[in-house]
Amino acid sequence: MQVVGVTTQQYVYVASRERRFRIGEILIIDDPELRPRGEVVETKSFNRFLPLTMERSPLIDPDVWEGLEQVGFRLGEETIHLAKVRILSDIPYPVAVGAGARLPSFSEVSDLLLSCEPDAGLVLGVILGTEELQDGLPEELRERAPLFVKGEGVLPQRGVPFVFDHRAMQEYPHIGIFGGSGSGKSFGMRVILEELLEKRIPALVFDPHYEMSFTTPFEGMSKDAADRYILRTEVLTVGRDTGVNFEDLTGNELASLLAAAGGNFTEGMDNALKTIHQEKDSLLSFTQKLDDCIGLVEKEEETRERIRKRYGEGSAYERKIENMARQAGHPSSLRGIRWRLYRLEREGIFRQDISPITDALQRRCLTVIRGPIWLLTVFSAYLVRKLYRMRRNYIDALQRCEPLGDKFPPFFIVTDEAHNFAPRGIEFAAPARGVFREVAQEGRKYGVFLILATQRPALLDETITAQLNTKIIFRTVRAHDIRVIQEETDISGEEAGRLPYLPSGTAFISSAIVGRTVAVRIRCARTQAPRSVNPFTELENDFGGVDERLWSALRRLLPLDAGQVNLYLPDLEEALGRPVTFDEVLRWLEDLAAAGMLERVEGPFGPTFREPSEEG
Ligand SMILES: Nc1ncnc2c1ncn2[C@@H]1O[C@H](COP(=O)(O)OP(=O)(O)OP(=O)(O)O)[C@@H](O)[C@H]1O
Repeated sequence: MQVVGVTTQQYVYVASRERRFRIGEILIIDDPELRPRGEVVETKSFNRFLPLTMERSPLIDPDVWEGLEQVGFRLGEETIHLAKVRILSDIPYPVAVGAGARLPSFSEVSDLLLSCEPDAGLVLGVILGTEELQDGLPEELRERAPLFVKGEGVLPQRGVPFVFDHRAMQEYPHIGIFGGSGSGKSFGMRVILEELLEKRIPALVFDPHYEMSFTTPFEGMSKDAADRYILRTEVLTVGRDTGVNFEDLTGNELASLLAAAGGNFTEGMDNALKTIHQEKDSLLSFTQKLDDCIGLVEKEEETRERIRKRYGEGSAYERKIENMARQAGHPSSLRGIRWRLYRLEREGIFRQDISPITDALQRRCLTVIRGPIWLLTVFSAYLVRKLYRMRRNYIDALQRCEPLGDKFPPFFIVTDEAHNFAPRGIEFAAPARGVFREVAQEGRKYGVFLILATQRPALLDETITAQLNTKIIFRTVRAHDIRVIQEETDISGEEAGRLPYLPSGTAFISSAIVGRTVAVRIRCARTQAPRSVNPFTELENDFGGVDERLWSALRRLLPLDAGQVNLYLPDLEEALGRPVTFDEVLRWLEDLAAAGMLERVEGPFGPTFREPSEEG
């Protein structure tokens, strides 16, 4: 291997007759004075049949062609492998052309490849281009990151593990995970969460896809990890296991919850809400005031009578409601508040409180919060504000040597679909954006860190994106997203050009902690979502044919007039052991007729379904 062409302090070209280069591998340039290390960022191979007309083509810099000839390569007569190498150290002047280049031993480059020992950090995968260093690896770096290849299964680690020094997040906080659909984002997120589970770092994980559970071992992996994680994970559903304590809400918090419940939350509604809501209101007392205000405007007599029955003639309550109704403005604003409140109430959000979450975080658990995305974005605004305040109060008291309240641990906040929680652009109502921004800007002081994944970095709030000191970038196809990634990271033009073609599970990690962008194959997860069955296999297994019980129950009733289905509902319910509706039965009959299992005969009172006739 030899340096050819014109060299600069930043780049050299290295050519070889025998060796194909790999992107990402590190070479040592044997310039006797400088001996810099460099990383292969681009590779090309030319075979000896290359037509001479191609020789001066724009494929490659003309200086490099001349350089090749000068050091004895015979263009068009032999195979030449060429690598563009980025110099990784500051050198006072360019390296000498003609200098040799060689592969390093692991100890010569370990400082470039490892930011900390595997036990001290998060082992996320294998650094691409380090496969040939495998043999020189010390024992503690082996078998840390098995890889998964579709069709081949779990394979042993090949290369140097990528270890993320999470302790350095105190200085360089927050992680962004970007990548298009199927690029390996969720898989990568799972690997990070498993590492947090190993270290028992408390984390709050919003799980809109209901996929973050860690109790099912990945096929081909030992079940030890899944067994370990059971006691370290708490999975809670908003509205069932956790929710908002209404009495705790400030007027502003309630306003942002209602705003997020849907529709356009107007200024009029905000005013009306703040007129009616009082500190320590319960859901009951608040709804009663709201209904009475609406009643006074729309059905005055009836409402007054109701209030008097409750509180007597000329009560203070009646006067209060009169005042409120006057100040609250148009009743449509009050109605707007009411339907939003009902929507949230129907989801059960006010039925529970956040104590299961605070308890789990105190126990250093990975705390997964499930729910539909709209509800999670509403709930997260309230929850993150609360938890962040608890942590901040604790740390502030500690620093000011004041009496300590409840101890509250540092923690991570993790979510997929982050652009829904904190969208870019103020035209989108986003109750959680404010508090996510606050954590992005100041969380590091209190040990609160974000891990935000999104398919659309271009749609994520730019203040937050700018604070993500580590970005893990999977395959990305949209030009707009690539542009944002380029603006927000130090990935080179060559790397950006490769983004649309990255295989699933391979990512560029651009991190202030590592100091340079590294291509990493994310390791195989130890666990998987419990039901990640291929949907087509599922279709065959679970939806293969007609339900046998249904078929035999229906058969007994043939021929069946569509108009008489109601008569047979009790028989069908008994046979199936569950309630069935008229429409459902009609749909089955139509489906069975379409599948050729029944014959559909049109009659004056609608169709009749019967066994297919012999001749049919
Ligand atoms: N590190 C990896 N090693 C091997 N295979 C991987 C890896 N990451 C992802 N894959 C493969 O790619 C598939 C898609 O990955 P994943 O579900 O993480 O995509 P995604 O980016 O989260 O997509 P979406 O946003 O649509 O959910 C996985 O089911 C797996 O087969």
